[in-house]
Amino acid sequence: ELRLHQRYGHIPGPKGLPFIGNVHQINRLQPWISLADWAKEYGPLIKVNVFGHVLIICNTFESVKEMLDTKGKDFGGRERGFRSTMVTKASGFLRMDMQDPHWRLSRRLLHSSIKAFGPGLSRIEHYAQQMSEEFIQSFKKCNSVAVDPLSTIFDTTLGMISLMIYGRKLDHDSEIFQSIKSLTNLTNESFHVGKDGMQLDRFPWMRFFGNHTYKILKIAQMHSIKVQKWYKNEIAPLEDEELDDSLGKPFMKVLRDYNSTCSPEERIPDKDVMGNGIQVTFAGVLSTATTLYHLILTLLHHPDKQKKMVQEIDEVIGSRLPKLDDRSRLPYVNAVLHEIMRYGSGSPLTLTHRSVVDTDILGTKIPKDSQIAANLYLVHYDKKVFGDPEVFRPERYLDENGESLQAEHEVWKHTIPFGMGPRICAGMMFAQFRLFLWVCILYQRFDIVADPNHPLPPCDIKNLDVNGISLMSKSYKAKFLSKE
Ligand code: HEM
Repeated sequence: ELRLHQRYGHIPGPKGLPFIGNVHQINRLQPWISLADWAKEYGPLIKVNVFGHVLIICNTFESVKEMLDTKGKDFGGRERGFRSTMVTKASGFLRMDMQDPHWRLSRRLLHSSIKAFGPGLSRIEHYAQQMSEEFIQSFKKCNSVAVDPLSTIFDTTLGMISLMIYGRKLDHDSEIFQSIKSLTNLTNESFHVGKDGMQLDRFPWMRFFGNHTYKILKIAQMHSIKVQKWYKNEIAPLEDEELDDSLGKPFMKVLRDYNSTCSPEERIPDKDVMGNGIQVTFAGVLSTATTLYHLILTLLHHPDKQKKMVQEIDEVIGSRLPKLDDRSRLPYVNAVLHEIMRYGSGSPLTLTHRSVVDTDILGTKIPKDSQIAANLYLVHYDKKVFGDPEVFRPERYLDENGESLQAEHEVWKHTIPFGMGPRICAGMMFAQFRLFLWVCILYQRFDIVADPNHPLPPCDIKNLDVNGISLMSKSYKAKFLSKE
């Protein structure tokens, strides 16, 4: 307690109880709401104590920018709690400090893997075609019956990521696909704020006393070993021409090719190669799938916005497949995509960073080795910038002629769903490509309508649930009526 007081006594925050700190005061179903209330009371920088672990949170654009961007290097470390160590042995670049040379290298190799499918027009069309086929097949089957689209969205998103990482199109019923899926879901669940995972990070010995998260992590670990074995025995030995390169060169292949040409001291250790694959799957599936799921629900609540978006898609694209360079001709679709990421703020907090030196934010001292995160939700809900942040209004990104506002406009600057600075989301470009193509194809092919027999849950952020590291809307059903 004395040590914590010496390090963090000068940072404001709610007063907690001995031993557990503020745990009992955090709304476990909507932790970002408790944080917002405390931000109102204590200001731009607050501290929260979770079982003796202090987490500092930046609540305003200025403090977030300083933490993530201007002083991004000072805050470029990551925490390594028991949970993250258990599944991937803390390897992989999501968990590495920025100062680790393999962090920059792994990010660069991921980008070169993603870029391989970026500029090639034929690849993109192929990619769009594959996506649309999966959706069309799945939704056409239940034409006039209302369905919950979550599993189709999740499986398609996971299938695409697996293809991009491993170079294999996996049958959704196959054992390995199910293992990758369980590994992703269970790892996510272990980070649920409402469950007992936080205690495990602080007191790893709790695993001997029936800790539920530990049980989940044991199963996740089993799936992780299965995936690693599958990769080692069935994928790694394959020649280039035996891999599916329809999404460009698979990330794992890019990593291995690098290793086979560099000097031994520059090699990325095998555990990090595998950790990178598993972590990018995890990071790439959940946020994208939950964003798409929330977008469909939100548009069902706003049929006028849906109609406007569909009209633009029909006018500009018609019935051909969408291409990435259509984006500049579809300002309304772009505005809808940015607005859903602001309005839903699927990742309300960034991942936790660690200060690697003694530093400060807006003049407040932050000691070396502090845990710190940025509250993106509060940036997205700043009334001074957005006026009516609780309203879903894509028009806020458009001028009076319906064209996109200039890039320097305040609303763009304050829309940061992927974070900012050196540790900005490594898959941002991939996520944006995918969301754009997917939305165009889906609304081009289907009339998505509500069913009076299945009332929709609300879509505002106060009614979203925590789903591990991201937010997700409650389940709903809708009709996907084929236009063909
Ligand atoms: C709507 C979709 C997505 C959203 C909203 C999102 C958001 C974020 C956020 C907020 C962070 C944390 C940044 C920080 O800690 O400061 C992050 C990190 C990351 N994301 Fe994403 N993400 C999305 C999709 C993806 C996809 C598709 C991939 C992979 C292809 C991906 C890979 C990563 C990785 C690897 C990191 C860790 C980067 C690092 O530690 O250096 N994300 N993402």
